[in-house]
Amino acid sequence: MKIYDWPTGPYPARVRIALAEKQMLSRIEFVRINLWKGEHKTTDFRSRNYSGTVPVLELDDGTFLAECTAITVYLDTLDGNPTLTGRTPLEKGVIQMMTKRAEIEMLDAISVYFHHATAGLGPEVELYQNREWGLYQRDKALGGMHYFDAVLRKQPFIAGDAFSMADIAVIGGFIFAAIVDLPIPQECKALLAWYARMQERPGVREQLAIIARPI
Ligand SMILES: N[C@@H](CCC(=O)N[C@@H](CS(=O)(=O)O)C(=O)NCC(=O)O)C(=O)O
Repeated sequence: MKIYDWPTGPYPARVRIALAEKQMLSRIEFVRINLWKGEHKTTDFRSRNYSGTVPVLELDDGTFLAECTAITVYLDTLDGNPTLTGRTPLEKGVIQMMTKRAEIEMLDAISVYFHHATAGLGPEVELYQNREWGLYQRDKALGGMHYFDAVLRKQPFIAGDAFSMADIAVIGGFIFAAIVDLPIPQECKALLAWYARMQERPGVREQLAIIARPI
């Protein structure tokens, strides 16, 4: 299997962490797509993912799978032993809900701030920007951080009692927050303590170390 991505990106990190947690990294050939050069917006790349984003998983039969959540569900259930996306109908539902909420309320919001209210990937790539919308989404992300802090005051993980794809999505939010220098509010003590615990997981620690290295 191949994954098209940019190695230090927050969304690619979600899939890379899932692969590390499943001990599947060695099964993947990573193909670098240079976002800063707009390689993800070419017609050729869009033939792999209409949305023009990374990561994209290419199966050995030529099937393309985009969207971090979809890719993670596929990889997690491939071995018949889902450990990240839920075993029971309720677990699956809660993990999907909290993963989507992590995107809406934090990760995607920070991404919009990055692309609309900062230089983003540069003027050759950011062909449309709306600074007001970007700033609005930055404030939304700060609200999301407080929400997840409140969640983690009541339970050890984002979707309940076990580590899941939802935790990985919030880790992606932390990664993007660091990229745009958006600090986690210091009063979000449960969220900050959770992030410290997440970094004790080998798969998470390894991927964060890769992201910290200059490309
Ligand atoms: N909904 C998509 C979002 C993917 C996404 O936005 N990926 C970023 C990569 S990174 O910013 O995390 O490195 C991207 O392609 N951004 C390029 C662009 O938006 O122009 C998913 O879940 O996969």
